Amino acid sequence: MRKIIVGSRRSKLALTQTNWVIEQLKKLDPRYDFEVKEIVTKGDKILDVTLSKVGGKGLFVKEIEQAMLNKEIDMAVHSMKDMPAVLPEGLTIGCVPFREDHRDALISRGHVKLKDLNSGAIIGTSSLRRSAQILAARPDLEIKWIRGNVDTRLAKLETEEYDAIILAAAGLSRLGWASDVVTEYLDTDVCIPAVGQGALSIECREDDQELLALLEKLTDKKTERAVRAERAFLQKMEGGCQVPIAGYAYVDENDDIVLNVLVASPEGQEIFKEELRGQNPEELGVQAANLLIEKGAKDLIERVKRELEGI
Ligand SMILES: NCc1[nH]cc(CCC(=O)O)c1CC(=O)O
Repeated sequence: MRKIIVGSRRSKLALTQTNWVIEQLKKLDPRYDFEVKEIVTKGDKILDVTLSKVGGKGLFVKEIEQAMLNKEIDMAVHSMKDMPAVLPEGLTIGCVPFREDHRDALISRGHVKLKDLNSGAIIGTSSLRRSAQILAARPDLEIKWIRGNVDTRLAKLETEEYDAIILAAAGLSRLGWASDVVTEYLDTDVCIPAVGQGALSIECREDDQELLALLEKLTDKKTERAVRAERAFLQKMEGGCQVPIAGYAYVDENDDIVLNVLVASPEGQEIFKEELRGQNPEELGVQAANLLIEKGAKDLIERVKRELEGI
């Protein structure tokens, strides 16, 4: 019987996700044994700056990927939205399970909804994507950066001067906290989620055929197609974390992929937004990016980059 070593970040959410995947895999094929190996990533250590300033999403997965390439671990469960658009040589996404809630959620003091928050209310988020879209809907609100794991952020809403915070509904659901804390789920007309939000990505070595065959059984085909379209869009846009970028796709009843994408200026005054449908995920993602680029999104990205570099 093979023992599969699963690398995981140490956060409550990461361990919950990892253990959930292990339980599902055990049910699908009881022949395997699993061991969780905790890994502290750079993203977990740097808690005092905006992620986009220190190198972005790769920070949560790099050390884990290195351990996989070194064969210290065999697989890892990531939040799909923490995965860079391009994977290192030798690794692959072996499985995309059924997606949890894709939406962002508002958690406010006194359960006040977005439209009812007082002018000047302070919203905690460290995501440019969330802040741009919230400011587009409510330019009279204030954004204050907040960092830390889901549990840390919820605690800060109690102890610091935030009136509300925004978190991914999926993380809260997985932790079993959503029904207790969520004030309002934000639909895509208000806030398009991050590419991959709510989905998991199980990464493994490309040549591990045995593990790939096991992971295949936990794959949700519709989620996988949707996420492939979102990630093709992300890769083509190449905006990195510096510019607010959002993308969410689902497969409809006709088996078409419906992809919603957005690129915005950091303060939310300029918004490029499109909805496209198609059959081929990669083509649809690239088509969505090209459409936004045509409409002027690339100029916006270049301008934001220059401003950040101080040119
Ligand atoms: N940025 C951190 C992060 N990465 C994944 C999730 C959980 C939700 C998901 O799986 O998309 C979160 C927390 C959050 O954004 O609230």
